[in-house]
Amino acid sequence: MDTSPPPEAHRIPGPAAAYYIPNFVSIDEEAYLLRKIQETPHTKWRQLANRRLQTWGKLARSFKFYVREAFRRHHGGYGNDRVGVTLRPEPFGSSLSALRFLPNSKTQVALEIPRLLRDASGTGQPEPTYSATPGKFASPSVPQLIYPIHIGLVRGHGSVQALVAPVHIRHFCHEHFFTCGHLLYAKQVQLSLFIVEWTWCRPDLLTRLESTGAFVDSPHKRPNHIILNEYLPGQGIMPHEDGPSYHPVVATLSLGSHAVFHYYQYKPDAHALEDIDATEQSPSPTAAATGGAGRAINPTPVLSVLLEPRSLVITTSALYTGGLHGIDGVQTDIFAAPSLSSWGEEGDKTPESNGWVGVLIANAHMLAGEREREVVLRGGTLKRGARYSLTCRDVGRVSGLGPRSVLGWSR
Ligand SMILES: O=C(O)CCC(=O)C(=O)O
Ligand SMILES: [Fe+2]
Repeated sequence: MDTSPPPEAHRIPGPAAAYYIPNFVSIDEEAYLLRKIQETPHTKWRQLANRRLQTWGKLARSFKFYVREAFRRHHGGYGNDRVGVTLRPEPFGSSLSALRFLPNSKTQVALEIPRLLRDASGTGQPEPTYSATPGKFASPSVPQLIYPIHIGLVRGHGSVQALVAPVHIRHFCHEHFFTCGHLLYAKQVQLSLFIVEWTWCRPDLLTRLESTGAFVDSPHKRPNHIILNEYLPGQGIMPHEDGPSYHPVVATLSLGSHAVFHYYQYKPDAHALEDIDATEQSPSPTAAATGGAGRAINPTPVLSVLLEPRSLVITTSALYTGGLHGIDGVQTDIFAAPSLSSWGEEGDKTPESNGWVGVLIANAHMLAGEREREVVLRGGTLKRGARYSLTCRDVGRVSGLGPRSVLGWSR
């Protein structure tokens, strides 16, 4: 895809590179995404003290789980084999064709799977050699989107262990496959990518995110990891860092309601206690996990942006790696008048020194909503509703694992 860095028109005036794109998804698309989120089974959510979340992508564990899910759904149970699922070929073959994430009946891989499974069923037939031909998987008739099936097969003890994972078609070419005894696997472990299908179906958010250019320097050129957070009115997320394992670009899509997103810096005195208690955190994004524990945080944000519903904010570089971010847990956001942004002008840039008390919204002039603009520029309040955010990242290294890790062997 021909991408260049996000256009300057979207750049938020401030101390470091951040971009704001209002109406990144349409009202209809937002309604669709919210409906899909509401339909998510309760068990997929992880409840934290002040919000709940789901994580999609990256983890090999995810697709192992998915196989189990698929099998359980269709056959009422699954084996307890810690390697993954030990399945009989036939039932698994039939459950595969019923999997919701098959893109459509035209995909050749979907047609191919039962045959592979049948051949591998251990019925005394000659050992099959598995290979993939270039045309088979890189068919020009298949859209260059995410191609969601990969099958790895291991034969042993008269059964087939199989795993299914969504992969990106660009990594799904014949040169990434090779045979190794009884084992077929992909050299590229991008196949551990596991992002629920509705983020790349309608709308195709991943391709749209790629086309912003924000991920042009990231390892996979597009996000492969998404955290879905739900915040009810009054809920927020304490200032935190997201951790070192991500490429330092984060794109956050807001749905359902607005939020005021603050970026913070540590105080220069690195040994003082934290001013802000950052204990309520999700497992991955914690100050403690990233070496930030014990450092004092300057409670005055270096940058605050209003995230309208349907908007995308892209955070890069120093804002991301050197600082923290958070959202206050309030029912209503209060904007003092006037809250004109002074970023980008010469002179003192702190709100206090301008005799102004309140939140300085750096993207005031970029807001699309009339009401939001009015309130931010003239003062007023915005009541929070339920907000859903998709925090999209490219996690650097998901490749380089051997077949044992591909198949979830972790003895
Ligand atoms: O909900 C948001 O916009 C922020 C979420 C976040 O910072 C995180 O999940 O690490
Ligand atoms: Fe975060």
